[in-house]
Amino acid sequence: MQACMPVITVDGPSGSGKGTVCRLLAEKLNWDVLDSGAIYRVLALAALHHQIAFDNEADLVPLAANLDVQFLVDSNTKKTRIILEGEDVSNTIRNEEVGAAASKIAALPRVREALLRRQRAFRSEHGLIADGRDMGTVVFPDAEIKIYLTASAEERARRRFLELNGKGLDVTLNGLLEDIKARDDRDMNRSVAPLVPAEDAIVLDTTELDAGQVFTQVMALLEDAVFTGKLPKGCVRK
Ligand SMILES: Nc1ncnc2c1ncn2[C@@H]1O[C@H](COP(=O)(O)OP(=O)(O)O)[C@@H](O)[C@H]1O
Ligand SMILES: Nc1ccn([C@H]2C[C@H](O)[C@@H](COP(=O)(O)OP(=O)(O)O)O2)c(=O)n1
Repeated sequence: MQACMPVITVDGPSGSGKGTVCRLLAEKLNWDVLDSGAIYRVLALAALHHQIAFDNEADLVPLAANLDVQFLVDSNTKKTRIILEGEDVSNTIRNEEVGAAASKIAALPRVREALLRRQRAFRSEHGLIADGRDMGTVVFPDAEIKIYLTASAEERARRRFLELNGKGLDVTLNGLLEDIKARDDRDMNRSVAPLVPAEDAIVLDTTELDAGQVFTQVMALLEDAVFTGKLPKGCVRK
């Protein structure tokens, strides 16, 4: 019997709720997750460590190709620790400064190319939920299910504000809104793999939905896909 290696892609702008829904799906289905944004963030941090400018494509390409990073999943908690060059960077990569740097580096075509194989290697027979910007358009164009999450920039900034403020970080709503708009602009208007829904993606506007409602809607889409045969029944482990 042919191995079942299904992929669900979840793309969308910052704060649309990709990471949250991917985590919930992974728990429910017991599938693996590719957090592709974390790879770009780790690369940005490595560039900072090695003092390579974010537009220095010639030096960033070999750094990307040889990036010494490990994603260690705790089998009990399912939490992932991200280790860069031996150092745990799971928290450091999450700040807005690294996010902005990741978005700059991600605009370089040869850097994206250098990271393609690493991302595709996450495909597994457990099933993969791939979170990013170009998962459905470039990395896994043959994915069984493609979802594109979006929400207004104001709502996304509000969510980030609650998250970062809750962690005690000194952020303002206006500052985060500006950051989000700048990142949207860069991610949507770059020449290679811009953030755009795949032609066959299901677009879900989450502005008025809470995380539980988004999860319920996505699960309904998956059940529908099993019903119509798009997703082989045996692929969805409960
Ligand atoms: N539908 C939602 N409604 C309100 N808050 C949400 C929703 N989805 C996610 N969040 C919260 O918004 C923040 C950003 O969500 P996250 O999943 O990290 O987005 P992304 O991965 O798209 O950047 C997190 O604090 C998360 O808990
Ligand atoms: N598949 C991807 C994933 C992320 N990127 C870039 C563009 C994003 O602004 C940065 C950071 O991505 P990340 O998904 O971690 O950001 P958010 O959690 O959505 O704020 O990396 C990308 O170009 N392609």
